[in-house]
Amino acid sequence: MPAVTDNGSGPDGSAPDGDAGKARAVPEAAVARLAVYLRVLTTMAEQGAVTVSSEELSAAAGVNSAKLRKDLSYLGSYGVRGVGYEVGVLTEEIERILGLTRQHKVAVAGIGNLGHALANYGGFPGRGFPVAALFDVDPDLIGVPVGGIAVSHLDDIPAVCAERQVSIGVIATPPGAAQVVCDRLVAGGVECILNFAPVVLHAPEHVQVRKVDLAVELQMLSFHVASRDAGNPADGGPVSVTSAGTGVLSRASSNGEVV
Ligand SMILES: NC(=O)c1ccc[n+]([C@@H]2O[C@H](COP(=O)([O-])OP(=O)(O)OC[C@H]3O[C@@H](n4cnc5c(N)ncnc54)[C@H](O)[C@@H]3O)[C@@H](O)[C@H]2O)c1
Repeated sequence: MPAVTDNGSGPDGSAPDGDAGKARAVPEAAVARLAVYLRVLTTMAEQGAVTVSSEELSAAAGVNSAKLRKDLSYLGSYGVRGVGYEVGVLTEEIERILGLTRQHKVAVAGIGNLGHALANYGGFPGRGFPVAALFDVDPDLIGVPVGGIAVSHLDDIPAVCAERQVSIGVIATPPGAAQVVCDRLVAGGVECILNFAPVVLHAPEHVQVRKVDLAVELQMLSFHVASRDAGNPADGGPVSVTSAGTGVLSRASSNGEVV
């Protein structure tokens, strides 16, 4: 699987150069767009599409077609002139590169407002992320099913996560509780943590931690409204964050196209 670079810039900025099959680093911004293409392709397949042109796919994904072709070149996928891409093949290639050929079981810790919403959201299992465990400390919640899964106690995080082979932990506790929850998730063998609590977490190097902060997204929007009102749009157009709180910046054209 190609490596992912974390700075949004790939090892080369060139057009597809015929090196299909070679391992290439994938910029993180491209990874975020691949996830968008996958969602669009899944919808197209449900509607019976067999092939898709790069123009159709780029329009549906809100990405300019040159950027789309560049992104798909990381897969070694260049399409067929006059035909485009096979929806099924492209879907499989993107799933492979995103590591979605296996399911990633998810645990949510902190079953308050946010945790309830996440646990009840029906869209995760179909995308390869079944919710397998829920945790809280509130005695009124322990044992109560939320979204079909009984809430377990914080103390049971390591045992339950290990037993259910949870690979992703989502932290939706108050900030003061988040580090303890993180430590227990790590003790339970969790490989990735998505942190909604407004606090910096410390985890071993082998554990991927991503922070989601919707307030940062709002501040980004506020910045651009302020820049526009001052008649000083940043460097040719608004900058948008392509995935919540990742810090992956990309430009949006006036029609909202992610470039
Ligand atoms: N990142 C974002 O964009 C964003 C948006 C909304 C909320 N948040 C954050 O998400 C967190 C949850 O917000 P909320 O509105 O759902 O809060 P909430 O108060 O409704 O829920 C918090 C839950 O965590 C539980 N809890 C407390 N200590 C715990 C512990 N040690 N282990 C397990 N569970 C514990 C509580 O019993 C409660 O059920 C907060 O940190 C909040 O700041 C982030």
